[in-house]
Amino acid sequence: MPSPFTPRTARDRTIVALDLPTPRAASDLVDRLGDAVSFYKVGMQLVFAGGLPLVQELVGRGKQVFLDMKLLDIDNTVAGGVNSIAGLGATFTTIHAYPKAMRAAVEARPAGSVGLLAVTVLTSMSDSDLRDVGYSAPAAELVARRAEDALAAGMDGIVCSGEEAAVVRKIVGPDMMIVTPGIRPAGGAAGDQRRVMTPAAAISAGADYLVVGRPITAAADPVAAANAIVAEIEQAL
Ligand SMILES: O=c1ccn([C@@H]2O[C@H](COP(=O)(O)O)[C@@H](O)[C@H]2O)c(=O)[nH]1
Repeated sequence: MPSPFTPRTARDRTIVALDLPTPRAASDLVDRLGDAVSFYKVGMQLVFAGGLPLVQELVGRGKQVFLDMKLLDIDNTVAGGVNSIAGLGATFTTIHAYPKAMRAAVEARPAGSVGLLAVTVLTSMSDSDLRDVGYSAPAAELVARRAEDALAAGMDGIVCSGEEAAVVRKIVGPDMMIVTPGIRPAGGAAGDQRRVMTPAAAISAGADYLVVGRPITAAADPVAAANAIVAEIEQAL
């Protein structure tokens, strides 16, 4: 069955990460972006600064919200977290791709509520960063294994870099969503990201959604930056 989370337009595929210090700063940026963007990611910086009510506010304004909580805990706690998140109206939330945590999340999630995405390997991690924390496999191999686990657990989608999107697509088939951070327009500064791709390349590799933070939020003209990314996605489709 096709996923209820399938995006309809290039604009719907662009998720702007609201990694900003205050709810007011986030709200101002949403106002400024207007109809250029319809999907926002709210993560730890904003939530810990009192931004959780913004989730329902944005949903009330007709926006979609990805509440990026990257849950990982004992099964009972993950289940409780997912149950609480389910009432907020977000389209997606994230669970680290550990089989027990993912199974607990899938079991706890009320039918028809929030979509569950598996965070495979953070896009800020290189192969050498992984070796530092005891993994000898390259990132691509670990992402593939975790994508298989996410499929088996019944998750709705995978968070991975553009570099792994094509392989992940082969593993999970057409109906699981692939959500790709580490997006940088050609020539853009990678910053702390290690596995990066341009919007066009990530879409061509099979990503359904692109998560874009600083290339839009730190741009001199965020509306122009967002429009350029949406246009690049449109061309790649
Ligand atoms: O593997 C991951 C998972 C999540 N993220 C999040 O995406 C944005 C990216 O922001 P940029 O400013 O475009 O780098 C950010 O909120 C991360 O928490 C990720 O980058 N990688």
